[in-house]
Amino acid sequence: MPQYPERMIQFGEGNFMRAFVDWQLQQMNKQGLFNGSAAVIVPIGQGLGGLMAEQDNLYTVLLNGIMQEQPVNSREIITSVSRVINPYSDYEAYLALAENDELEFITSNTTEAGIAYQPGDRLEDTPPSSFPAKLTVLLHRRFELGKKGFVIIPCELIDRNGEKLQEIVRQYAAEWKLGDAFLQWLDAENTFCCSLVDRIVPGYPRDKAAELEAGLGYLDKLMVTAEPFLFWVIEGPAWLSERLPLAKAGLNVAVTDDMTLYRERKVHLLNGPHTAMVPLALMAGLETVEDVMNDETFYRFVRELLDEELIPMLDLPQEELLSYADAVLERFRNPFIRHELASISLNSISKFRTRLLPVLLRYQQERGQLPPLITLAFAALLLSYRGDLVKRQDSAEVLAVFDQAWSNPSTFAASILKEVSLWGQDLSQVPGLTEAIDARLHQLQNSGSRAALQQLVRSEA
Ligand SMILES: NC(=O)c1ccc[n+]([C@@H]2O[C@H](COP(=O)([O-])OP(=O)(O)OC[C@H]3O[C@@H](n4cnc5c(N)ncnc54)[C@H](O)[C@@H]3O)[C@@H](O)[C@H]2O)c1
Ligand SMILES: O=P(O)(O)OC[C@@H](O)[C@@H](O)[C@H](O)[C@H](O)CO
Repeated sequence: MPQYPERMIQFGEGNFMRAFVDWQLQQMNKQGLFNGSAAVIVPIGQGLGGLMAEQDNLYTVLLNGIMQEQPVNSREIITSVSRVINPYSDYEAYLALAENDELEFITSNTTEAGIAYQPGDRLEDTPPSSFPAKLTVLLHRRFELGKKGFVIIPCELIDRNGEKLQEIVRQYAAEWKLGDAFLQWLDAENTFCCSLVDRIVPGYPRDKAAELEAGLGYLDKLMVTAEPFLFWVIEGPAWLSERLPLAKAGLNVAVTDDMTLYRERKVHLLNGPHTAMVPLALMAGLETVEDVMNDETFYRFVRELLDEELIPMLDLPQEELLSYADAVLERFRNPFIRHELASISLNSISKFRTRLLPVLLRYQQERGQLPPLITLAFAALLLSYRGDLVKRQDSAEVLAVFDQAWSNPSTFAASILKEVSLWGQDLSQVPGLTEAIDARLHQLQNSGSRAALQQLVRSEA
């Protein structure tokens, strides 16, 4: 297997990073355009470091789907991860990365929860708990050694991820009194880029693992399935395309000076329908995104949600949005990957807040009425957080707020909509929302989600 010098530090060893960033490094390496590997950091104590080491840091990416009307069914052993470092068990190896002049890039995906300030983290901790605090320690060591900085490209699906990360690093620098010279070096020598990632990565193919391993001829506990499509928008300087020649390698990567519109398009038109379909479909006994697409009523729901409620609320050329939506539906229909609705349901409250709530509010303000499909999906989400119809997966704090509100079903809608901690504002102030949610909750409980949808969506004929 080829070996490459370490040129990237990557926080996060999860499915997404292995099938997205490391897969792309491999494509550049194969074409002789990068000649580099990633040293991967396990961001929290537990992780896949042990498994990766057992497999010599090799694993298979299986791409399945249709690209440019051609079926893709590829298997590739990824050789672009040099090693996985667990800073909890080998802090010295982690800090020593600061000494390596060949390291130029830092990437991360630590989930939406990872780019967060953690009070109590200290410079002396080995390591501090949060990802930004770990990064601050590493950057400070690099500064002390008088070395050049990094290009830092977080991939977390939060708005303005690069700026947020830089802000928290600065916050730790101030709190830990790392001095003005470090702050100047941080801003002048490092480039924090915001980025938006897009590739559906269902992960380990649990249902087909044995069959696949028989075909591959080896065991692989870290196989990861993904769709062939990918898109990475990086908001950064034009020279980045030369130093990280992803587009040159034929990858669908754009370096731009403003990624706002790309982000809005993806978050509202791809992640939005995902989050809207999950509670309704799980309540109807469906299991995967493909099940939703193959079910006439649910398909109509997704199509009309896109055409009538999401697309009209975006300030982008409508034709372009329609063709983007068509491509999204094609990707959802991918018969070769099994994308579990339950996996999308994780932390659905914060997802609803980012992906659908802004559209609901805008629709209400512009049209003086509520968008019927988003409102129904919202009611289904709130009902699913009662915990008896669908398995809930969210933080203990969020679940406690729901348990309290559901303890009195007759006031549930009003009390949950008032929860500023969940929605960032008091939603009981939105005209008609409490009554609409109340009515939909009754309908969903009395007739089920399928009947509720059938009443709202048009039939194919
Ligand atoms: N899977 C997809 O289709 C897909 C597509 C685009 C973006 N994403 C994003 O990637 C993220 C990870 O997805 P995945 O499929 O790789 O999941 P995963 O469970 O395989 O990996 C999660 C990673 O995040 C780290 N992590 C978890 N909680 C953390 C915390 N509080 N602080 C720091 N690190 C933490 C874990 O150590 C692990 O490295 C998701 O949150 C999602 O926003 C996923
Ligand atoms: O990854 P999550 O859990 O934040 O969200 C679930 C899906 O909406 C998401 O993974 C999409 O498939 C992905 O964002 C496509 O690029």
